[in-house]
Amino acid sequence: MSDHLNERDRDFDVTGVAPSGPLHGNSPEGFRSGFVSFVGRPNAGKSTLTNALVGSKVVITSSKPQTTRTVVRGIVHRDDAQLILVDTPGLHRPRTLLGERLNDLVKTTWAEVDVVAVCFPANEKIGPGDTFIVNELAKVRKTVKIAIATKTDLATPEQIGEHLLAIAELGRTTGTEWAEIIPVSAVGGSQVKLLEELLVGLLPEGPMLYPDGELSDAPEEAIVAELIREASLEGVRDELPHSIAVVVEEMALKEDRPADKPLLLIHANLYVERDSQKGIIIGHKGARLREVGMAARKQIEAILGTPVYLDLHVKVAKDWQRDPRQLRKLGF
Ligand SMILES: Nc1nc2c(ncn2[C@@H]2O[C@H](COP(=O)(O)OP(=O)(O)OP(=O)(O)O)[C@@H](O)[C@H]2O)c(=O)[nH]1
Repeated sequence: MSDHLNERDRDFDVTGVAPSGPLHGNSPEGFRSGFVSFVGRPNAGKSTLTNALVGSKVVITSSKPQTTRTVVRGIVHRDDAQLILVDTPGLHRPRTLLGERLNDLVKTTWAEVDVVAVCFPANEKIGPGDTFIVNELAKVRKTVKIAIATKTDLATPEQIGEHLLAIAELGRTTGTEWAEIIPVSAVGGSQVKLLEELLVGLLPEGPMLYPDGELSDAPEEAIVAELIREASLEGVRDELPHSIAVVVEEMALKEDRPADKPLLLIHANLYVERDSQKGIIIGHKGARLREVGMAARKQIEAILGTPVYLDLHVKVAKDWQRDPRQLRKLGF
């Protein structure tokens, strides 16, 4: 028996999901990879800068790559490096114990990334909000910190000069060692490339952590299956950590489509072990499965660069984890 839902809503913008854990190990000698987080007060220009860096190279954005606390916003793929831009939770002035705990969490997350880049908009004076963030960041000793003067197109050269001095001074008063202080305009495109070079230079040597745009090493079906699995586990990871397997039954371009309007048809089965798990995956009147389908589709589209029609079926394969025959069938 199978339930299935065709997911038709195509009205949203594209992002993608990061497969969990390293996927691609064959990286050239001297390859660098690591995580960079942009922080700063609201409106500092973090998102715009992320987009400017990632540009058309957006391959993956998602939730839960290495830790459950960071969200991948985009990845810059280069021949010599992979720069993974992550969001870390925002820091707040603590008013309660919970607030303090949250801030501790933020600091733990900052300690897990390789570089924290603080954004200070050049058209605004450095204020108490900035000072608070930098003071807290200073306590995270081992993470490399850089300062970015953002939105330089909105400031005069004199203002930018003063701004850079103020950032350096803030570093001194808070005991923060800026590895770099760099002025950038994400909108004007000025110095974005230089920022990329500086960031790559600050990353440790390491393997490629996510598949590159060409998906050269892993069959596309496997990646598609992994993306669907990730989406289906979103929010129910504790209930169904390993009970889901995904098999892509069919993946083909729809025939009779104009060359400039391709559509990739994907039929996939989602296997769970028990009826109760099926209910969790499908949700009330299929609502959850629809969300899973939409999330997975967006991610697949972002990776493969083609509009996708995703058809998902949920099936029960009793105790598939313990049955070698089932396991083989499911590709394990
Ligand atoms: N002129 C100019 N405007 C910019 C630049 N970068 C960002 N902006 C604008 O500043 C505003 C805030 O930018 P965001 O990138 O959303 O800022 P953010 O730090 O991600 O904001 P939050 O999500 O609120 O934390 C937007 O209206 C952007 O268009 C820049 O380099 N030049």
